Amino acid sequence: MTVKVLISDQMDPKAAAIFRERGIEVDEITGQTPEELAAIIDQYEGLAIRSSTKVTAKIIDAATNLKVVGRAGIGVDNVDIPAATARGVVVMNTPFGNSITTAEHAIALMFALARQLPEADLSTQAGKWEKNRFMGVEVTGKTLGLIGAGNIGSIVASRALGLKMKVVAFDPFLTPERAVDLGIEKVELDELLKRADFITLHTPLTDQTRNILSRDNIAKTKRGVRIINCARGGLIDEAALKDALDSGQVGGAALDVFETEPAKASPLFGTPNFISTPHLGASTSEAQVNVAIQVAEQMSDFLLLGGVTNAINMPSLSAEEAPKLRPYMALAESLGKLVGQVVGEDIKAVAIEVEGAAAQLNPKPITGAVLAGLMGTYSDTVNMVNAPFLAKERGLDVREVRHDREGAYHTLVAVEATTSKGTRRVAGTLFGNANPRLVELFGIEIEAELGGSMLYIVNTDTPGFIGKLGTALGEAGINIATFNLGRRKARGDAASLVAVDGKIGPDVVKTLCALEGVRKVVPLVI
Ligand SMILES: NC(=O)c1ccc[n+]([C@@H]2O[C@H](COP(=O)([O-])OP(=O)(O)OC[C@H]3O[C@@H](n4cnc5c(N)ncnc54)[C@H](O)[C@@H]3O)[C@@H](O)[C@H]2O)c1
Ligand SMILES: O=C(O)[C@H](O)COP(=O)(O)O
Repeated sequence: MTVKVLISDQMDPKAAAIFRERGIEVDEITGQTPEELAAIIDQYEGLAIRSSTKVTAKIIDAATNLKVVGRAGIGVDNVDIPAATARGVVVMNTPFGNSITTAEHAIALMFALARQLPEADLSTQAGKWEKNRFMGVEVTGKTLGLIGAGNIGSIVASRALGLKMKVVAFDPFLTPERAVDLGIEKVELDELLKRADFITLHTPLTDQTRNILSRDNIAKTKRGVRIINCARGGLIDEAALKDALDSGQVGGAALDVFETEPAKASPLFGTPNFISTPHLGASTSEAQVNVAIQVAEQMSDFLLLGGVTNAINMPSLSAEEAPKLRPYMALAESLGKLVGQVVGEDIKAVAIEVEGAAAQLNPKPITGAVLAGLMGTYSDTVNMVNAPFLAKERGLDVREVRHDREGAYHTLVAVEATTSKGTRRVAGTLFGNANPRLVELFGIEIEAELGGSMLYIVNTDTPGFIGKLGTALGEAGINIATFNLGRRKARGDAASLVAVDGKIGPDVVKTLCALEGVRKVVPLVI
């Protein structure tokens, strides 16, 4: 039977050519409304997109034959990943194909701001020849503040250093060693805001990065700073940016991305020293050829051979290993997420230990799954394939330890993270060789399922604590799904892992922190 793929966004013709060469039928239909797409999507096994098509839960629901969504580009925030995962649809991207191009766009916008190129062009073509109106600034010797020093940020840094700029970077996951390798200075955000003449953003949009250039943070910048955003809308408070441009606090701003796209209207439009482009960061022929070829090859491999590359929601696996390793990888990824979210940014080394039956398996997918869970705390573009590379690039010391002995459990996967303060360890097993269970939580024995919205609470073991906790959650309208408790000794340290329905907001965390004996509350999404 013929396999069918739909290309629903503008894509280099090489993508369709590759699908056809490999015997896959292709339709190219761009610019559809969600309703139009929903009406035809059930015909296709593959959907190839860029950022315009919104692959919502509704589209996934209608896509009864869909096996893979391929994103010819980096960001997958236009795909409902949980909905795709729940339906068993693999989502893959091309994490490096357009990085250079996007970094070059950021540099282009920096120069456009420094020399007011768009306004000077308009004025000149209007016959005004306003030679004295457009006084620019040199970039040589100026300080560039990078917010996010991943793939694109580090390419921007290398170009800026070539322009003889000084580069300072705020990125919680940038190690001092990596910063030295890049030739840049790692700083805290406030320091960057104080020192930068130009600020450029290169982070994904996450709960931590949303509004990272908030009104308060914009107020902390050097007067006259110039700001560039080629990452994601939502990283900057656009209303605050407009006010700061009007007051002169910000001397210029160039946005390629907007909170709402397509951005057909914005209070920023028409503001002097404001430049915009319509999400063109990845739009060069070179990048588009790269991502089109890569996405078509990856999707064809998956649809025809079952090979998985650059999947966001599935580990890379060969067909033979897959059934045995799948539950281990679910366990390993959950342990990685737990460590990443509880231990946080200061992790220098991670050891992945396998014991008993787990020691007989290929350790790479297990390590990959731990790292994907861990690194996923900091970036939304991490997957099984790129997580080990990202970890290495950031200088994270990753160790695999294999114990052939069988301990208290017939099979065990443990993750030990080393920070500047010491080591923290979690471990889990499989019940019935299939169902992941947490059995050790930072030195405390426990037995818990991991998944969904959870709360990690550390407190001093006192009578009546569980009742107070339940009441506080109940009063906040939070329904408890499961409750697991462990303690070191009576009246000593205790830890709870509570699975709840719905998301935990900062107000609930504050209320729980105020309960007697509570020392730590971390909301988790596992
Ligand atoms: N404008 C465009 O057309 C275009 C093109 C390509 C990529 N992008 C976007 O650019 C962004 C960066 O892409 P990338 O490939 O460099 O991603 P990446 O994952 O390689 O790098 C992201 C970096 O952000 C850092 N980070 C995470 N949380 C942070 C925080 N709270 N504060 C500071 N830094 C934080 C991470 O540690 C990581 O180093 C993505 O959002 C991507 O979708 C836009
Ligand atoms: O994340 C990306 O790769 C960019 O935002 C590019 O988006 P585009 O493919 O729609 O240009």
